[in-house]
Amino acid sequence: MSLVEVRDIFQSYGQRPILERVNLSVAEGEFVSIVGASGCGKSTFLRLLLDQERPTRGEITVDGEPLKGEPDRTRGIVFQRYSVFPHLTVRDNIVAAEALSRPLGRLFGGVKRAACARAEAALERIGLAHVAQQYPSALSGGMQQRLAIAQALAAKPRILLLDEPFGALDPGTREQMHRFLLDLRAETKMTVFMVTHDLPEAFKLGDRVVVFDKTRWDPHDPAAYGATITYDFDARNGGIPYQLNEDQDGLPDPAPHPVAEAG
Ligand SMILES: Nc1ncnc2c1ncn2[C@@H]1O[C@H](COP(=O)(O)OP(=O)(O)OP(=O)(O)O)[C@@H](O)[C@H]1O
Repeated sequence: MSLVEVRDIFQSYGQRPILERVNLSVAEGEFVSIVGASGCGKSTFLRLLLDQERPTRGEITVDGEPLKGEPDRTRGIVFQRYSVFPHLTVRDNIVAAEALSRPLGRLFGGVKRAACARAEAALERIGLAHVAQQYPSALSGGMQQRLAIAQALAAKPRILLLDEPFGALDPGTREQMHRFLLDLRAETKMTVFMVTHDLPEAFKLGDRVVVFDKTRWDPHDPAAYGATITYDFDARNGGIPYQLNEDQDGLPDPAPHPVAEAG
């Protein structure tokens, strides 16, 4: 059974359609990369999954239950622009994220000491151990983004939403963060949705790569139609469109789509 079901979602702002007829079924533990042209509605889709916005039409369910329109600790998010607590040290930012994921929002005694040790280990893994006692304002933008990612992961959300999380990082740091994310994901089995403009990254990290695009286009009014999911690639199987993997006809699989080859 799938964990997240997106059924016939439409989203418009005023008269302007952004998304139309979006359907997606995601199993627990899957990593879904989301790609598509700038402005096609990828971040909008994440906001709908986060329940920050209600769709104009359609329904999203998690574990068969419709989203409730209120904050839910099972879903964490990292935006392209980092967001950390400026008044807490780097280490306490991570400890606080774990605390906030608990029912009381606080940690005590041995539990807190264990959380501090986990935070130290996480900082070591992402190369921020040497700034553990500093405040975020003393860090570069890339370092703050690394902290924001570590913070979201510390809460061990059941569903992690990432909106271009690695966009601002240099290639070496990006590689390091990829490993950190994949390791943690293997440990926690969390389900991930990640928006990226980087196709190799989408195929490297994702189990699936879904493409948002418009299927209808009015040259006189480019904003007339919304985008939908036009491709669903199995990134673990050479980038073959997902639905084609289920064919039982014994024929060789068709050649991968050029988008997959670029990855
Ligand atoms: N709250 C809002 N009110 C009105 N229009 C909005 C709102 N949020 C997004 N939009 C518009 O919806 C469209 C899709 O925006 P969105 O940020 O989802 O695209 P995107 O695919 O994530 O783009 P990018 O890749 O550039 O980040 C854009 O034209 C944007 O201006």
